[in-house]
Amino acid sequence: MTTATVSLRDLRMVYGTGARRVCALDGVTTDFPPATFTAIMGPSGSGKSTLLHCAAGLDRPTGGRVTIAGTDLGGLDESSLTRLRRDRIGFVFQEFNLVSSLTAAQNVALPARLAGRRPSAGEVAAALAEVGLADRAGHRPSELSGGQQQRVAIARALFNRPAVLFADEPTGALDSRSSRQVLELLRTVVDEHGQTVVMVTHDPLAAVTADEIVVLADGRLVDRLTEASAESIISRLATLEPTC
Ligand SMILES: Nc1ncnc2c1ncn2[C@@H]1O[C@H](COP(=O)(O)OP(=O)(O)OP(=O)(O)O)[C@@H](O)[C@H]1O
Repeated sequence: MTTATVSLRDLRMVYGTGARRVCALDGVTTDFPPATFTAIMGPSGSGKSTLLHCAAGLDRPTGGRVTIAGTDLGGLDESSLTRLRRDRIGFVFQEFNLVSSLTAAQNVALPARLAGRRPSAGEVAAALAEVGLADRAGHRPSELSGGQQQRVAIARALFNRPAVLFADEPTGALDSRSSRQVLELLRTVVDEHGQTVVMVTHDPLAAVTADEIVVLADGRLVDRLTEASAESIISRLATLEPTC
């Protein structure tokens, strides 16, 4: 049996108390195996971002267990969790989150430098070449298109060769051409480098790039779709939207 890169068991997340209590995750159990690409979909408020943040160790769930590459995150203190996030997990956000005063190369090298490593110029150049931006190393984010900024963010997230890359709406701020490039890049990460990608998206055209689509509704996992067409995804999601 292959150990899942990410394993979620009965994951629960409750925010607030009393009248303000929200159950964002209500017992989600699933595995993300090595070298797979999973899309997380579901209506607004269904718990997609909460799931991603808990799975990536950015938030602590109120119940259940998250295991990454065999390590139970619940058993880690803050500094061990920070180290695991740095070494084993990459995260990409909708809004890129690059440091505006740094060049593309400096942004890519930043997490490694913060971890006390001094990556060589050659290593950084190779990381940028992998995302098709070898000629943009000296450019600052404001001098790059949205799609290029997201590819720099992906190069940065992959720089430490994490076991898993989590992406929260990575194409949400991009036009269709840039979206396609980013999705192709994520596919390459899985198919050629054997890493695991978990991506939250609202876009059925983005979701069809994944091997499997996990559908959430009201904090629960309600469906898994494989080889689904964009049309069938839209139909499935329509059944979950509030009708009032
Ligand atoms: N920090 C928080 N405090 C209180 N409630 C929260 C918090 N974060 C999320 N929630 C609630 O938890 C539920 C799930 O939110 P989450 O952001 O995970 O949903 P989502 O599926 O990612 O939504 P969207 O597609 O709109 O981004 C929502 O009802 C939301 O209001």
